[in-house]
Amino acid sequence: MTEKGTGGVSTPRTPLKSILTAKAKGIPHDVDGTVKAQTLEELHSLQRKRSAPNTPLQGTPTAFVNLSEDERQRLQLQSISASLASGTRGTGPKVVRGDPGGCKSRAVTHVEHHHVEAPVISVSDSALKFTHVLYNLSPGELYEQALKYEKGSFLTSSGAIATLSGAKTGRSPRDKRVVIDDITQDELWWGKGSPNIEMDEHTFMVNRERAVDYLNSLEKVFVNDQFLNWDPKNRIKVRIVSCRAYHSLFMHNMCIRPTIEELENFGTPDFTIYNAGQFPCNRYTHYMTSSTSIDINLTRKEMVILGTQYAGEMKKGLFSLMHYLMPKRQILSLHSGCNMGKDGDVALFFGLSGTGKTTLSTDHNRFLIGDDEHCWSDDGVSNIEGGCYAKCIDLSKEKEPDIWNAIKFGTVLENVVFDEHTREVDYTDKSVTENTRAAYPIEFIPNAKIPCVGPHPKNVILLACDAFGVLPPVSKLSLAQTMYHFISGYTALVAGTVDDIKEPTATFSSCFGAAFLMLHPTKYAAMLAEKMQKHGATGWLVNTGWCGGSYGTGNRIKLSYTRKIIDSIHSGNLSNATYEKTKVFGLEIPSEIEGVPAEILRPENAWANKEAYKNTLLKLAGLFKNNFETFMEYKIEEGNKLTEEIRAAGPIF
Ligand SMILES: Nc1ncnc2c1ncn2[C@@H]1O[C@H](COP(=O)(O)OP(=O)(O)OP(=O)(O)O)[C@@H](O)[C@H]1O
Ligand SMILES: O=C([O-])CC(=O)C(=O)O
Ligand SMILES: [Ca+2]
Ligand SMILES: [Mn+2]
Repeated sequence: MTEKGTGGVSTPRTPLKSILTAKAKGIPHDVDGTVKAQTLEELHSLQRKRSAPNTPLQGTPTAFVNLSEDERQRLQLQSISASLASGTRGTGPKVVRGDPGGCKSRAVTHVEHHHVEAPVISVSDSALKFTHVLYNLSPGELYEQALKYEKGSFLTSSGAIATLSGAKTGRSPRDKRVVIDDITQDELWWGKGSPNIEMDEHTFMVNRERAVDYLNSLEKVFVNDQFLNWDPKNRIKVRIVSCRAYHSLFMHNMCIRPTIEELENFGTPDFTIYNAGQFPCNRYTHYMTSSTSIDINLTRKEMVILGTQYAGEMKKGLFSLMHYLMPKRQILSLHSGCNMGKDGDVALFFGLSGTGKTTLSTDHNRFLIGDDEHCWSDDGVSNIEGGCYAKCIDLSKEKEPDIWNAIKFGTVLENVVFDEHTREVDYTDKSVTENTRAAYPIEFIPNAKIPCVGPHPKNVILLACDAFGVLPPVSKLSLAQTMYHFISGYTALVAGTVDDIKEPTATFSSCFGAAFLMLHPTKYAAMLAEKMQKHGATGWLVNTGWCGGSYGTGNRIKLSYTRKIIDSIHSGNLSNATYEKTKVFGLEIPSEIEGVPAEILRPENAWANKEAYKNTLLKLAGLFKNNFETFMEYKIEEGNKLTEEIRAAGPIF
């Protein structure tokens, strides 16, 4: 008998011989060098080494040392069952570890949760089944789950896994609801301009029950226990319960990954997400205006997702949570990228979606602290996340080499198109969406700064992608101007990230992230002003959008020019340049920057039609003015001096 060897050459079949050296550890051999396994099944079981225990504890960390592995498993399952407890029945499902279709599950345990003494009226079928829990799986295990069970999951040529997020390929801010109760009523920002659309506690529970029942009806759910915030003093423990390996891997990459020891001592999470995104909300439910609902309950410390599988909802839901928790501790939460030079100079990059936070903070010559969400405390800056979420549309190896190289085994590629045979991704293809994305752990960027913390920022760079093409590529800001532009949060919304937006249009979003704010924007602005003043940070406005004309006529500023501009900010050269003040916006423009054509620095020089330039400039100034009206009645600080200065720092015409 023969079998096919490589290259199609038939080779004689030989007995299963060990090719391992005697030094190979942990694999049992017998004396003559063949593996000990008696059956192929046993051999395959040897292939996978049993991992060190990784079970979270409910109780005190001191107790676990004396626990047996079985006891740990029991406590872990109890904690997960409690998370999944139904609100009406008061009990959690029967949970068991492992894949129902995979290897034999260990320790079949029936766990009941006893915190509510609800009378058992009847037993439904769901009470008779087990829910299998896939707990903190590794990327390899999650790949297998996705490839085996999730339609639309494929290996690409770089090793990244491609997946589809379903009908939604961006966030759905209109479907976000926040529970209003005695506490949040007074604390949060509600009403005009606020992203927080209210929902009552009862309706939240209706949606929570819908999500929990859906999750419990499944054969298996994924549970991730992870952290937010690299500042050890202000670390938040989060649990994410989801139904797709895609969601579990996405959060594995995006949140901070616990070590085995940290996981053993995890205890009770500070916040839990129930992601039942495959299942719609019930439109007969009060407050529902579509089949999608993203509900945050700060008092219960829970978030429910129904009717959208876009993973960014989880990331940004947690960011909203941090925008609530951190300011309570006098820590400023920021929608910004952050990096650090070799001399320890830190820069923040604020900007709305698509303005360049990820692209510009990922800089081969600097240490990456994070690309999207940070905290600024009295100790300095810290990244909230453990990963990056880069836009992939038109990604090129030459222009963004570090992001390109981060797209490898472990990375989740959302909604990209690839060649069905070669599995090469075509980053120019927008067939599924413009908002194609890659989610990867921050260590995939070679010069990431781990732990992701740094000293107080030296430069605060406000990014705007100006579709009108009238803002200068760079200008130096006074503190009042920085605050004015921070509160305004101007950009041209780039297609795709938020549903239904197809072309760039001017938009204002305070603090460059109004969609994620929990408190009034002036609260964050006041903290930023105080911190910038205290630590002597300089503000800059960088237009990463159009020049030489508006969208349609002009062109987007070359990324290589923007990088030169940013380099000159970091090096300190730009602080020493000579400046000229522009009309209307009163922005200080440098006369020259090494490597950047001088004519693009002054927008009016770059426009062929001067009349059109002037009209467009006034039009944009008018939009700024209108937008700022809303903030006129708010004070930024006690005494009001800065408030007055900020008002005066806007366009004058
Ligand atoms: N001059 C430029 N400066 C910065 N980015 C540019 C420029 N020209 C083109 N781009 C492109 O614009 C996009 C900027 O997206 P990026 O991922 O950095 O946005 P972001 O601010 O991180 O948004 P989000 O908060 O949604 O993650 C990238 O696709 C980048 O290639
Ligand atoms: O949330 C998303 O989908 C992407 C993102 O970072 C943002 O919009 O700021
Ligand atoms: Ca980003
Ligand atoms: Mn973002």
